[in-house]
Amino acid sequence: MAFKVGLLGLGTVGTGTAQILLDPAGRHPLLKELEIHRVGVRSPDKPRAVQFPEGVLTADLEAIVSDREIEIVVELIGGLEPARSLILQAIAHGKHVVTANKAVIARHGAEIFTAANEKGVYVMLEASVGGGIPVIQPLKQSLGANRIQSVTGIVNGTTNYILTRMQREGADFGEVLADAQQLGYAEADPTADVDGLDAADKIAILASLAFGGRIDRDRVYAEGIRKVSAADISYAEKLGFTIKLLAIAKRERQNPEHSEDRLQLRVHPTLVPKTHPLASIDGVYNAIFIEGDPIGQVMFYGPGAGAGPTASAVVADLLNVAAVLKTETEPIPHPLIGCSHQHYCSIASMEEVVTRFYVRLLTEDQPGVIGQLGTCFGNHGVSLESVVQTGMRDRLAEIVLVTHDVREGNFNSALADIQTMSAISTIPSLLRVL
Ligand SMILES: NC(=O)C1=CN([C@@H]2O[C@H](COP(=O)(O)OP(=O)(O)OC[C@H]3O[C@@H](n4cnc5c(N)ncnc54)[C@H](OP(=O)(O)O)[C@@H]3O)[C@@H](O)[C@H]2O)C=CC1
Ligand SMILES: N[C@@H](CC=O)C(=O)O
Ligand code: NA
Repeated sequence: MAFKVGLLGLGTVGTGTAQILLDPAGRHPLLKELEIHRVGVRSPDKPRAVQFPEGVLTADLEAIVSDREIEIVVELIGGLEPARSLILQAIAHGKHVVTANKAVIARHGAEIFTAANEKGVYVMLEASVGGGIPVIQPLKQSLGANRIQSVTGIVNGTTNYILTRMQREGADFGEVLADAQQLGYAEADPTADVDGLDAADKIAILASLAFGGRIDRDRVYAEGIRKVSAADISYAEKLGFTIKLLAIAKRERQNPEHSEDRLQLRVHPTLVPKTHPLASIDGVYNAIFIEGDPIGQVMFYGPGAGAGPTASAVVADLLNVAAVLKTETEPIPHPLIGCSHQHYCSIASMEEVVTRFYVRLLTEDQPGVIGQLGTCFGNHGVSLESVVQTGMRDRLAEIVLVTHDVREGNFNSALADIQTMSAISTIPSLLRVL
């Protein structure tokens, strides 16, 4: 007996998913038991790369999520609404759900998983983070024996593609973004990619799995790549770093005043030492670097976006659900497949984060400026790792400095004082260093 699947969305990922399901030869045998029953789109008359029998394609998505014959609904339309409502309706009708939609899971995961657990259905989301890279199931299953300390990822293919091309070719930001959209990596509205919001959704999901609690998405700090300049890419290179948009979730060491560990959750462009495994992840590739006890360090690497890779993860989830449907008689959430966290993780403020900083300043070219900078940083407990006057720009001296680890709050106080110094013209760049 085949498991009937309702597909919502036949765009980049939906088309890739349909292509795999319609061509099961040589893949897992269970694939032959998955049948696309109906496909929901916005414009049924649009030309499509895959063809279906008459009546399969429809613009009535509510009819799909309530179709009695459908057991699994695959949500690949993206965005918050109507995706959220359709997922909840599918669950209410007793359907299992597979989704690639990190935005809806990061923001409405609590509501969705509560409904799914009450109804005894699964909501699977492997494609939502790292595209084709298996990382959700490994966090749920293969790494379950570990106490996770940190998850650090390059989880947005579009921005990694843009930064890589800017670095290799000195290419212009806008031109490379247009290519990323053409290639199907960027979201329909690329703001979410470029401003770090997509990566923030993804790290919220990973943190929830890694640290076993719900995450308030609004507490994830997000800073995108719009301000990363060719000058900074070049200086970083000379200092032995590559600039990457990192998404970081880190357990802070237990503070005796707090009963539970707190999490740092942040997304920002970061200078990554070239010796770090994440520094060599280029183009649309993603990687998720996880530190845990007792495993130590492990990195998951692969294509983070695009039709085929993302569909590979969607179909893996479909196989997981089909396997459970074949073997389970009771609708009990499988402890290694379902998600049943109840409490919210405690999240540290950015002021408390301890990190290194890279700063580029334009100053008057006069004696004593570097000394004044050193004194001002020193007054706030900020120790400098390196200070270089790189040359002149617009008749001003350009100074690049890197700090040692410092509490972000202290660094900000030092910077506020520095901005009042008469010799300082502007601070064009301020980036964190891994
Ligand atoms: N693209 C990628 O590389 C990756 C995407 N994802 C996620 O996968 C999901 C799908 O992305 P992607 O395939 O790129 O998106 P696309 O924009 O390519 O496709 C969206 C599909 O959904 C349909 N659709 C959109 N809104 C509605 C609506 N209101 N009613 C009915 N149908 C609708 C569209 O119909 P029509 O065809 O008629 O316009 C289209 O078929 C998103 O959540 C995205 O974040 C995750 C990882 C990678
Ligand atoms: N727009 C996203 C697609 C996958 O989630 C990205 O660029 O990574
Ligand atoms: Na994945």
